[in-house]
Amino acid sequence: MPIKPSELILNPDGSIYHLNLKPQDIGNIIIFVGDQDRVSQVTKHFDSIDFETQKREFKTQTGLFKGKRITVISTGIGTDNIDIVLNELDALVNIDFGTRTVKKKLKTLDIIRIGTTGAIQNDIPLDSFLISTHALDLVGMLHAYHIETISNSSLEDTFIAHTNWDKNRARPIVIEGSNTLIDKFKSAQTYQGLTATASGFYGPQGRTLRLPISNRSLNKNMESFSFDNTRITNLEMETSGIYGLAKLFGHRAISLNAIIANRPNGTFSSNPKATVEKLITYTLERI
Ligand SMILES: O=P(O)(O)O[C@H]1O[C@H](CO)[C@@H](O)[C@H]1O
Ligand SMILES: O=c1cc[nH]c(=O)[nH]1
Repeated sequence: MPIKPSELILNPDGSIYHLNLKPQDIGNIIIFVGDQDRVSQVTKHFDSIDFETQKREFKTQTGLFKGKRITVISTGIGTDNIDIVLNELDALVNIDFGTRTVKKKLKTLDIIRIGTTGAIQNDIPLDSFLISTHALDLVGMLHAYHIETISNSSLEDTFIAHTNWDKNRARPIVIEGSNTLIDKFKSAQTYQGLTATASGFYGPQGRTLRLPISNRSLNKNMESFSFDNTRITNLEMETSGIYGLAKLFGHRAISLNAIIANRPNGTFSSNPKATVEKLITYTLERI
């Protein structure tokens, strides 16, 4: 049965609804950045750029870097955007837009996030790099899908008990990144750990400007949590969506993060852009 026009939405030029992309516009290696200005910060290192487009916060450039065709896409902020980007990217490679049916031979993409994040451990310094071995979803978007095969219930149950997790909030989900990609990108320069993905930047990450938050001990309890020698290292807003949907679709994903805030120390990088620039170079050198 063809997928209905209300579900697989194509623009008049045949591109997919939000990303404005056609199947030929993307490579097999996809770099995600949050900020649309970060797209050209990555592609300025490319040997050539053969395609670019933008719709809303989703800016895309595709080009050649050392003989590899790589696509860089800005995802904007949050896992709700990741739901759009991952579903549309997968459709671009695994659904035939002519017949509106799923292809027999499925393609696997390599998805690499280059993002910014706040450390929740006081020994992880500002301007360092961190690879997420796992993501801890505190958002809930992934509950729309069948997550049973990708979640880690014993780790999740231990986290729920340790943090006295509010039953009115979505059940946390822990998802692994791609070990192949983690082995490729890790080095003595990178910290590793469990990345908590929050549903917002302020209250959901324990920040208080004027509004009091409902659980003031959550960050402290996350800081002291450990399971099988794995600790929660940092907070950001996309990695769990990427790890969860990539695993469900059969793609490989890794999240590399520049530490621009240290929450227990109360500090923020004096030059986040320079740190992101270094992380971009680090990533491209290993791609
Ligand atoms: O710098 P990016 O990749 O956007 O990542 C982080 O920065 C944003 C918040 O300032 C959130 O998207 C968070 O995940
Ligand atoms: O503290 C931080 C820093 C960057 N991005 C986040 O989501 N949180």
